[in-house]
Amino acid sequence: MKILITNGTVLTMDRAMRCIKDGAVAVENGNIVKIDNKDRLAGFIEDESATCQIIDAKGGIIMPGLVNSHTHASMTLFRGLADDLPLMEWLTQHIFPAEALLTGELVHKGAMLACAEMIMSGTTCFCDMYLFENEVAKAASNCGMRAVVGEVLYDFPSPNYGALENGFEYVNNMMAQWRDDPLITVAVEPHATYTCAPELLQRASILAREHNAPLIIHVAETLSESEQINEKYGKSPAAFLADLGILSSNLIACHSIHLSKEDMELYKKYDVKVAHCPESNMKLASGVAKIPEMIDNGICVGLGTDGCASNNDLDMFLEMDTAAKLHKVFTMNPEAISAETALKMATINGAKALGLDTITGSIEVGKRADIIIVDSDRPHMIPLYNPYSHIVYSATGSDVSTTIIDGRVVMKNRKLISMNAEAVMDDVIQAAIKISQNDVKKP
Ligand SMILES: CSC[C@H]1O[C@@H](n2cnc3c(O)ncnc32)[C@H](O)[C@@H]1O
Ligand SMILES: [Zn+2]
Repeated sequence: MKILITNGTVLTMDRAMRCIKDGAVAVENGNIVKIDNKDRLAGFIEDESATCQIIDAKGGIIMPGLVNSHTHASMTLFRGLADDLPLMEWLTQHIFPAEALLTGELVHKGAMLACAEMIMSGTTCFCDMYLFENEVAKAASNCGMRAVVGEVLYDFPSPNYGALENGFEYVNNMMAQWRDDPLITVAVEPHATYTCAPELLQRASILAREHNAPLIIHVAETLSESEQINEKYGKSPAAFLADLGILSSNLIACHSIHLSKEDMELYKKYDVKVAHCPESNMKLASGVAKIPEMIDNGICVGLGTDGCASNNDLDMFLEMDTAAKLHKVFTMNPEAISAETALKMATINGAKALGLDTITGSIEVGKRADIIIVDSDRPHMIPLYNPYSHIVYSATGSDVSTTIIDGRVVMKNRKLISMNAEAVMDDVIQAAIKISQNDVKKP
C-alpha cells in the first residue's frame, strides 16, 4: 500500500531541519520512502503494481506527528473535577480518592476519549502512566496510536493490583503481552520519590534494565516533595535517585522543576531525559523548570501535557505555545525557547526521550509514517512568513486536518476513522455521572 501526501510545506524536523515548499512525502507499507518537491514525486503514483492513496495537503503544513512525552490519558475522566489547588492537596484530597473508585472499564473509556482528543489535535505518540494500564494499551492499540505505557507502582495498595508484589507481576504480564508490538512499548513506572520506598525504586530500575525498557517517574515536582525527601534522606530527590543507582539514559524524569546545579550535573552525567509539562506546572503552581539551562547543558527534554485534570486538555500545540512563552517571561529573554526549539521538544526530542527516535519524531526516509497535516487556509494562519512560528504561536490542535500513524490514516478532514467519536464521548458522559455521584470531596 502506498500513500502520497502532497502539495504542502514539509517540515522534516530531522537534523537538517528542512522546510520544503510545495513538497510531498511518499509512504510505502507504512515506511517513509521519499521526501521531495511535489513535482519530482508525482511519478510515485505511476507504478500501477500497487494502489496509491493521494492525500492533498492543500497548501498546508506537512509535519511529524506530535509526541506527548508525559500524560495520564484516562484522567480525561476527571477533567475539571478539582481545580485551583496545589499539587499535594489536589492529589491526596481529590484525585487519589476519586481514583480509588476506578475500574478497568472506566480507565478504558477515559483512554479512548484521550486518544480521540490526541489524534484530533495531531498527537501520534504518547507516554502514559496510570492504573489498569493494560486497558490504556488496548485503547491505544485499538485506535491505532503509538504509546509507551506503564502501570503505576507505589508503596500503598493499588485499586488495580492490590499489594505491590502483584504490581510487578502485572508489569511482567504486560511486557509479555505487548512484546514486539508495532505500536505499544511497555515501560516500568514507579510514581515518585515520595510515594515509593528505595527498595521499590531499585527493583523497578533493575526490571527496566533487564527488559531494556524506559523507566519513568515524577521527580522534583514541588518544593514540598524536596522538603519531604530532604527530611527523610538528607538529600534532593535527584541525588536520592542517583545514590540508589537509578539515574541512567533510560530514565525519564517527569517535571524536574526543583533542580540544583548539582542535580543538573547528575542528569547530564547519566544522560537522564526530562518530560516538561509547563501547563500542569503552572496550573498546580508547582514552579518553573529550568528548561533553557537544561537544553544548554545538552539534556534531552520532551514536552508533555500531564493528565487532563491538571491541564485541562491534551493539545500539544497549546503546550508548545505555553512552553515557549513561559520561559521567555520567566527569564525575561525572548530567545529563551524559540519556536523551533519548542517544536523539537514536541517531536524529535520527545521521541529521543522515549527511545523511539529511530521510528518516529521526524519525517525521514526509513522512519514509520507518523505524519500530520495542519490546515493553513484559515484566518489566523495568514499570511505565512514562517511555518515554525505558525505551528507554535498561531495554530491549535483543531487546525490539524489529517493524522497518519504507522502509515494508517486515522483522521481525515477532521473525521476520526479508527474510532467512533460520538460513542466514546457518550461513554465518558455516562461514566462522569457515576463518578460525581460517588465523588468523595464535592466542591
Ligand atoms: C496512578 S498513575 C499516576 C498517578 O499520578 C497521579 N498524578 C497525576 N498528575 C500528577 C502529577 O503532576 N504529579 C504526581 N502525580 C500525579 C495520578 O493521579 C495517578 O494517581
Ligand atoms: Zn504526571
